Parts: sequence; C-alpha cells; structure tokens
Amino acid sequence: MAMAVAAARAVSRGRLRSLLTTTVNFPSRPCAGAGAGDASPSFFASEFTGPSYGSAGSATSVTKLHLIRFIHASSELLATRRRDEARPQKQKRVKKVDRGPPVEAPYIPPARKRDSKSLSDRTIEIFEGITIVELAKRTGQNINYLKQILTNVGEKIDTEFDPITVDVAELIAMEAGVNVRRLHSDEGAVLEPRPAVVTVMGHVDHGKTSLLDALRLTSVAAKEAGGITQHLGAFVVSMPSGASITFLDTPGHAAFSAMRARGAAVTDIVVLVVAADDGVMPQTLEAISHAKTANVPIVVAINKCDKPSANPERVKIQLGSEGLLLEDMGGDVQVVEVSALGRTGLDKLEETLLFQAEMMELKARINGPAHAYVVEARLDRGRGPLATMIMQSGTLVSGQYVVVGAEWGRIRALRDMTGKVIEKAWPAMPVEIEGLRGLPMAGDDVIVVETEERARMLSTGRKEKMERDRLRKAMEEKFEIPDASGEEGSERVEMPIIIKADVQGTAQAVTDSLKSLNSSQVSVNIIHIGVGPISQSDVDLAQACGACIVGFNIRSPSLPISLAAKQANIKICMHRVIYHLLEDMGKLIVQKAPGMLEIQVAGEGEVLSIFQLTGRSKSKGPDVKIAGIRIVDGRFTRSATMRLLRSGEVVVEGSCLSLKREKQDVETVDKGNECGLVIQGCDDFRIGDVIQCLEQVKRKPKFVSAENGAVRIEC
Ligand SMILES: Nc1nc2c(ncn2[C@@H]2O[C@H](COP(=O)(O)OP(=O)(O)OP(=O)(O)O)[C@@H](O)[C@H]2O)c(=O)[nH]1
Repeated sequence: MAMAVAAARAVSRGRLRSLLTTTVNFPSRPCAGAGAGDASPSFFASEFTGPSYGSAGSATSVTKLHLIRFIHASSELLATRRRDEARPQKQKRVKKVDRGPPVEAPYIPPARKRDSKSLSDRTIEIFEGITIVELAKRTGQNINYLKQILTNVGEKIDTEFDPITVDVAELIAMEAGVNVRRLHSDEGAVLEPRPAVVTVMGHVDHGKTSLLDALRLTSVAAKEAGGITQHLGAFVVSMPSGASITFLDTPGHAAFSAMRARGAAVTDIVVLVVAADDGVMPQTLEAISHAKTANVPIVVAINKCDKPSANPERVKIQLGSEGLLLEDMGGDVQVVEVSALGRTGLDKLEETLLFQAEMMELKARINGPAHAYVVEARLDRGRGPLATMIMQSGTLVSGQYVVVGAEWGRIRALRDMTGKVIEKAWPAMPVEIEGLRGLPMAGDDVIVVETEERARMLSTGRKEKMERDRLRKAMEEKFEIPDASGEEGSERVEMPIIIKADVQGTAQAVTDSLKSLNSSQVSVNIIHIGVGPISQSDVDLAQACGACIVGFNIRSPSLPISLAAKQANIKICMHRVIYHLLEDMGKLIVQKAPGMLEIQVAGEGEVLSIFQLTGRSKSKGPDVKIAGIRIVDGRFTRSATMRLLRSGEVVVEGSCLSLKREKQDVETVDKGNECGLVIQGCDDFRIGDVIQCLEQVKRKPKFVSAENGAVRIEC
C-alpha cells in the first residue's frame, strides 16, 4: 500500500509533464475518437474494481501498474478530446501592448519543492500582463516547461519577462494543473459609484415575494410604463434621488450558497425578512448563517407589521439573542418595520439600503472588458442556453465573445430586465445573454475574450481541467492517499458542524455536548443550528464551509438530499441517542486530529568506556570522542536524538552521528547489548554517564467517556 501511495504521489506530480512529452498507447483501451470522453468512466470502473489493495508485494505492484496506466490513459483521453474540439491553432505572437502601470498583485510565496498539497488543490492568482517568470514562481513549475506549454497553446514570446495575456496565463496554469483566480484589477482605472446588489432572504411565508413585488412597483420604470413585465430573476429599483438598487429575485438560500461556494461575490447586502407575527424561525437562522458566512451585511425587514398580532419588539429581542447586533440595541444591523401588503415602510427600507450601500462605498470600473457573474441559467427551446448575470465591472457589448464558467459563446442578444434587446451593459445591471454553446451554472464568472479561437481554447481547457480533477479525486478516493498536510502536528484544525434537531431545546443540548469535544488539536465550530429535517440549503451550506451535518431525533434526509450530500462528499450523522452521536463525532474528531509531536525516551544506556579517534587527516576534521555503552532499557536508533545525563542533570542533547556494534554501522541496538556512540557536540563523556535515546512520536488524541456520561477528547 505504501508503495502504491508513493507511486500515486510521484505519478500525480509527473502526470502533466507526461501529457506533453509522453505518448502512451493502450491498444485495448477504448480511448480514441469522439467517444473518448464517454469511455473514461467505464474504463475507470473496469480497471479499478476488483484488484486487491493489500500489502502483498504482487498485489501492490499490480495496483501501481494499474495506477500508472490509468493516469496515462486519462491524459490520453483528454488530449484526444482536446484535439477533436479545438481548431487547428496557428502560431501567434502575443502583442506587446501598453498595459498601463504594473498590476500590484498580492505576493504568493513560490511553491516549495515538496509541497504536500497536490497541484489541483492549489489556486494561484493571475492577472493581465503576468510574465512566465512570475507564473513559474506561482505554479512552482519550471520556466522551460511553462514555455513549452505556451508554444503548445499557439503563443510565442521573446523572453520569459514578456507580458502575456491573462487568458494565455490561464491556459498555461490549467495545463500545469493548478487552479486560477483571475485578478480583475482596476488599478489605474476610473472607478465610479455603482448600485448595490441586494438579495432578500427569510423563512417560508414571511413575505419575501410580497416584499419584492411591493418594491418592484416602486420602480420608476414601472410607474412610467404603467406596470412592468419582469423578464429576469433580478430587477432595478430607481429612487427619486437618481440612485438605484439591484434586487436579486432568484437566490433562495441554496442558490446563494451555491454561488458563494463557486467564489461569486454577487450580493452586497442581504435583506432578512422576518414576519412580525411569527418571529424568528429555522430558515431565518439559516439565512443569518448564510449571510454571516459570506460576510455580507444584513438589513432586517420586519414584515407584516399591519397584522394585529404583529410584535416587532419581540422579533428584535429574538434576533438579538441569535447574535444579531441590532441598531436599536447599540449594534450596527439596521432594522426597518414594513408591511409588504400595506406598502408601508418601503421608502424607509430603500433609504436604509442606500445608506448601507453608501457606507460600503460600492464602486466599479465602467470602461474596459466586462466581468460578470451568472445568477441563473436556463435552456430555452427556441433560443438555446440563456444566462442571467449581474455585471461586476466594465462594459459588456452585444456581439462579444465570452467564456462563462466552462462554456463559451458569442453574445447573439443582450437583454435587460424587461426583455428589451440592448447593445451594452454596465456594472450592477442584471442582463441576460443569448448565444452560449452550453448551459453555465449559478456563480460562474463571465469574461470577455478577443477571439472565437481563444474562447474555444479556454472553454476546452476548463472542461479538461474539471475532468482531470474529477478523475484525480476518484483516483485518490480509490487509493485513499493520506493527506500529509498535518505532518507537523502542531496546528489546530477546525471541524465545522451543522446541527439539525427536532426541537430547539434538543438542538441546543446537542450543540453544548458537541462543544465539550473541543480539544487543543481540533476546534469544533458549530456554524449553523436548525430545527427540522435536513434541507438542500443545509447541504449547500455544508459544502460551502466543508462542514458535516449532524441530525438528531429527526427523520432521515430524503433521497435527493442524501444523493446531493453524497455527491458533495458531505458526511451526515443521524442519531437518536446522544451518547451514540458523541461517540460517532468523537471518532471523527480523533480521525481529523493532526496528532501532536512528542519527545519520548525510547532507550537508556550507561557509559562503560570512552574512546578517542585520533590521527585523522585535517580534511577529515577534528578528533572524535566515542562512548562505549550498554543499553539497559528500550532501544537505541541511529536517526534519533541523544541526551547525555550526569548525576541526573542534562549535559548535552545532539543528534546521533554514529552508532556501531563491533565496528559495524547499525541502525538500532536493543536492550542488553553494547555499542559505540558519537553524539553531535559532545566530547566529554565520563564513565557512569547515562545516555537516553529520544524519539519523536505523533500522539493522536483519545475519545474518553466517563461513567457519569461525560465525554471529552484527551490530547
Ligand atoms: N398581512 C400581511 N400579509 C402579508 C404581508 N406580506 C406577505 N403577506 C402574506 O403572507 C403570505 C406569504 O407571502 P409570500 O410573499 O408568498 O411569502 P414568501 O416568504 O415569499 O414565501 P415563500 O416564497 O413560500 O418562501 C401571503 O399570503 C401574503 O399575502 C404583509 O405585509 N402583511
């Protein structure tokens, strides 16, 4: 197994290089031609079910061979698909353009040679005008290797200090196997105030739709046109002052999390709708968790204030006890009392949102290439894939080539929120584009590229990268390659948990019990507590935060939810007995703990004689003192640190430079035997001195349960 793991690592590192330099033919493999992509899952299944993963030599070598063949074949599949999809590339010189002042990018230290993270787990930041030298530093790859990829993608540069476009940089980075984040730098550009983008969230039936409808009616456009047919899942409310706010109509909690999980920071402000008669409910708390995790400010709208049973003050107290620091209570979360049906308080809400936006000083670059995020995508029978997006910066122009997530297309039609065809779109505008080749996903970013060829290449490259990552993940799961990142054992890892229980009281009890499992190695972080069954929104939140979900005294999640959790690799622990739950979670925590490095006395010996090695040539260094000892306890190891004690006091500690038995170098000496020993930095042994052999061991914590039912993790 160890060999297989080492092979997996080594091959994984060399895998992408082999994409460029090695041609591996597997005649029996169904990997060529248009069906190549389809062939991969079945190939994977047929090759990887069955073989033994035990430690027997033959089984190990078979496993290793399978692994290497699999990786090469996967690379072949992808290369073949790439050749099929991409058009022939003509050699093109990167134009040297004046890109203004250099972009100040955050410093990312160059990759260490033995990086424990695999390449696909790493994300580097790239920007327009980056050089191959900088890219090599960030990817940790060789300059010549990156130049080779540059040539392969049809580009040429004179020197590695020439600036390259951000698109080319992405192609190279993807080929080198790392993830990228584009810095849409606005350095030097003129920034202008832009409207805030607001999402409305809250518990079911608390009046989100009614509130959006009421706000929609205040739109100037609506007043002018005498009613508006909303076309998109977003709309803009224009204020008499000339300012405007973009409301996202679509994202429920799930869409919000999905977008956040994909890194899209679309929303500036969350409006938390709470019904004044009903008060804080489970989905209110979920919404708070979502907004807090996304670091988005909340404005509370206490709705249905027209109802006789309305009690806004009670709602405020409830929110306060949930940790929302409301303005009335000296905090900075603003609260507005409204009635969506009675259409009261809406002006105040809009004012509050504008004030909040003003405080945030929301600005964007208006000119230059557009950047946007998808909030919704659908397939229209007549018009094909349609994506609704919120503009982030720049100007989007009809007819431009765009890459949206892993899809690409040429904008055939650009529509505003009313469905009117427009020519251009600016920051914070919700627009719909038509002309994509495939359906993107919520949260995908939209970038504009110069040519169709570049759009195709980026889309193909991104799809390939996704496929490679998927295969790698499947492969790692199959071979259970252990994560070496906790090697030092000194850091504290976090364990994010979402708790769902039957009633609030039990949820609180489970929370308190789980907190008792906090330890110096693993910090239990309860990110959300809710009542009721596990929902898609819980799964989304868990995915966004890498959390596991604990269900207590509730029915098992529905099949779609279970499948979604499985697909997202989210662990769900369902229990009805608190002790079982704690035991289960305790095991998980112990598993997750990195382990603490500890010094242990592995052996002890007594100095019986002392020797001196003299007469050495100058080049071989000074004289050396050797202690002749007898091991009285445990075992001595050549690679360990030695400690010399005299009358119970430590004289010196140093690494073992030599360990010999009868003039033979040995790795270990056991109790009862005699040996000769040289300790670094020690030339003063005396008969009767005690020498201890110190070894570093990694100690995992233990789950301990006391008889009174109390539990804890002992480190
Ligand atoms: N009295 C009163 N009723 C309201 C008000 N706002 C909404 N309602 C009623 O509350 C009910 C739910 O309103 P919706 O707007 O559908 O609530 P929602 O939060 O969008 O519901 P979901 O989309 O199902 O989550 C409807 O019957 C509305 O008429 C209000 O301000 N006052």
